[in-house]
Amino acid sequence: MSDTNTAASITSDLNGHDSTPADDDAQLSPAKTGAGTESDETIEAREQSDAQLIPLPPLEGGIDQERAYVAALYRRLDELREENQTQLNRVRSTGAVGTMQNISERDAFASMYEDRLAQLNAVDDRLVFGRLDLENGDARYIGRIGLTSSDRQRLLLDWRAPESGVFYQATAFDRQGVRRRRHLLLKRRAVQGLEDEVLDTSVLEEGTENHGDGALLAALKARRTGQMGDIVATIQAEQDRIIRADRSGILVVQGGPGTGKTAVALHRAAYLLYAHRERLKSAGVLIVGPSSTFLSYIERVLPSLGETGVVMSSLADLYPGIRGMEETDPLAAEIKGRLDWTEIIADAVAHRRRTIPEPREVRVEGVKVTVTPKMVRRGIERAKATGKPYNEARSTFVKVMIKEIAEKLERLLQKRSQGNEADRSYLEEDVRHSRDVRVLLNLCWMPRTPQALLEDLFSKPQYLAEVAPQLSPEERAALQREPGAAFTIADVPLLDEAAELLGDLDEHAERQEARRQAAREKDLENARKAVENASPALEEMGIEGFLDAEAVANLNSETGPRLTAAERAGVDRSWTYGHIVVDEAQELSPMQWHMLMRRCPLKSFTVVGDIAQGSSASAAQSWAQALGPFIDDRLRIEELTVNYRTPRNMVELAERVAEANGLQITSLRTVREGEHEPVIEKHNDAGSLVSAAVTSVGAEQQRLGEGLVAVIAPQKLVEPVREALVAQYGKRVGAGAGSMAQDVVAMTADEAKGLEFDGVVLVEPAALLEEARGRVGSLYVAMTRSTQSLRVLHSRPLPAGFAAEA
Ligand SMILES: Nc1ncnc2c1ncn2[C@@H]1O[C@H](COP(=O)(O)OP(=O)(O)OP(=O)(O)O)[C@@H](O)[C@H]1O
Repeated sequence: MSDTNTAASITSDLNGHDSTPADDDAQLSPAKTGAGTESDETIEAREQSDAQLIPLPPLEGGIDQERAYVAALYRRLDELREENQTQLNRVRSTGAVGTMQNISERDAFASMYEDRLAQLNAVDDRLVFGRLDLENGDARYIGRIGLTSSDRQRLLLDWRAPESGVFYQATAFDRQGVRRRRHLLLKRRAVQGLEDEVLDTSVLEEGTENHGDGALLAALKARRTGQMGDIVATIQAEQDRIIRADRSGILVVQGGPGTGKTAVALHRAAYLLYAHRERLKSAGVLIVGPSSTFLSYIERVLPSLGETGVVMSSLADLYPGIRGMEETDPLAAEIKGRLDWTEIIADAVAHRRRTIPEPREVRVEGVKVTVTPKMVRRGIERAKATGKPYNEARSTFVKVMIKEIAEKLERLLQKRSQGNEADRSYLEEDVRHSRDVRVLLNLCWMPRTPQALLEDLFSKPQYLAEVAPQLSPEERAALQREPGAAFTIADVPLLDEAAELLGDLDEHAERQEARRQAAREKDLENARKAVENASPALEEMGIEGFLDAEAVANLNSETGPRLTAAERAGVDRSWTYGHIVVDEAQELSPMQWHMLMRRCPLKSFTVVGDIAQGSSASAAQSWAQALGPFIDDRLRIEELTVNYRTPRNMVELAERVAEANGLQITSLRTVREGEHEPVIEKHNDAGSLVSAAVTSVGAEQQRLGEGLVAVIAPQKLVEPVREALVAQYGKRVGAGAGSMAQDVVAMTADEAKGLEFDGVVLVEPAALLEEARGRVGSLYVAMTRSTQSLRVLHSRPLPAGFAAEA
């Protein structure tokens, strides 16, 4: 073990780069504490320094030595937190005085300290989890962030640093220079155990035991809390390769249930934010999931990895200001998912622009002027030639028309007054204010919002028939609805398409945009100066790279409230992200993909899903089919094949049912055998299933001790089951997006997508299959949600594949 591995005055470096020590570290050196009476502060400082001088435990070191070392890391973490808090207080106390630039600087610093404090707080739980002993005698500790010593030696490696890769990838066959991999099992800050994997057997002779996969198994057996946790300590080699894969292009991660796709996707987002911080911090990362329940299930993973500021959105929420309701008719959902809508909506927009069939008189200040179809056509052509979206081009049309009508009016007046000149600008004003002219212009080119356009399309059969000849009369009928009906999830991409083609409704949009651009330039210039001025101080504190002009400009935007890139992205439909992660991606319709592609023109995507689990009306049959229309050669597909969630006995049953019902699946390896065999209960009376579900929840909770139990039932039984559960369990029954925080939940198979529970009570599989129009994906999803136990209740005959257990 080299001397440089001494934990002397450690400096945190969240970016994983070498950092310059803070001046304060010097005060902690025993050499500087001096003789004489020691104040409390000095004693504390000396204790900290002593702790930091503990050498790295040797290879054969035991748990006590590891504890001492980990304690030293935590003391440093606390110090850094204090330092940041002090700096933050100091910056805040300067108040909003001085020039714009001073205020910019102050705010930029304050926000940087806040970010950093949030990150230091976030990594407190299990800060360090691994140690690698290398063949060359060096040791590396791996943790949630990087920590370096005052002489710039890295003492704790960020798990995302390139050198940490071997922690996840080294095997006995391919040691990659590793002698031993040690897992430090922490509960919050306390080291509770060690798990060693010895890759170099000569070390075994030195008396160390090989504990294999203990850390992984412990993680997998743990009770579910209703919130997904990170897997940073036990990422498996096949997962690690995906997490660290190149950012460019579309990476598809295909994997059966429980193979860690969601976990991998989120860790990949954290990795990309680390490896491409500058670019991704300003452009942002978008994570798209199937529902708000799912998003609240995964929302803690990235913060626990020290990453905040990604935008999470369900497909229902991707159009700002609208929350799409469920699309209850599968036929309507399927039709609205088709790419045909790019054409239909373009035609619908064009259709709102029309000439007049014959000349038409308009009155301007009592004078009649004839407007001809030719004049209107000319106006339309000139406006179209600007290439601007519909609403924005309309202002050109209006300008051209007013000018032409005013010219005609001028000629008329000249004739009447035998040559007397009229002032053209007054005439144009008169034309603009003429009611007849306004009516005519609106008739020819009506300003339109995306919402109004869609509402017209679905409530006026004639309009839809004219612009959507590619749909059959039955298909068009399936789309009919009352004006004012709520928008659905399947409408969201159509609204987005319409918004793109219609553009901004505001006639002054152009001027506003120009003003916004000018203000942005000014903000950027201020920000550049602020960052330049701040650079020496940042360098000294080892936090370069945390701040870039773009980020500061966003914080100091004069044009609106101070929002981070993520916050601004979340409310701006036209925002383009640096990377997009899509979970449960097999369900997306072509129109939903079309909408997402627009949000990342670079096409840098991580797409995770399982074709076999598809259940939506537009679910893809293959990744090539789903993504083919949007890419050239950029599709990379990786496959995950180990189920970490569900024990072997349940996976076998689920796979048998899936295959017996014609679903093509890749058989998965499992990590655990399963302590509880699946139970199948036959009930003679369908009416007794609701009360049987309540009883089963009790039975499962008893069997498991404690934990999260879900009843997954056909749509029409979910509400009765929930009511009966509430009668029995009261507030313990969860509802809505936060439902997973409770310990009893009831939901449909579709709602259960992506989630997991300690125990599952599955009600009437035959009805679940029917509800999904015979597609077995939903049933397969439902049968693979449990980590411990599965109980199936039925009154109707079971679908094929259950038989062996019946
Ligand atoms: N390397 C790992 N270490 C510890 N736990 C893991 C690991 N990989 C996956 N898991 C756990 O396995 C469970 C399933 O993972 P995840 O939900 O990411 O799978 P999935 O492939 O998205 O599943 P599904 O398609 O069924 O929704 C989670 O509890 C996750 O934390």
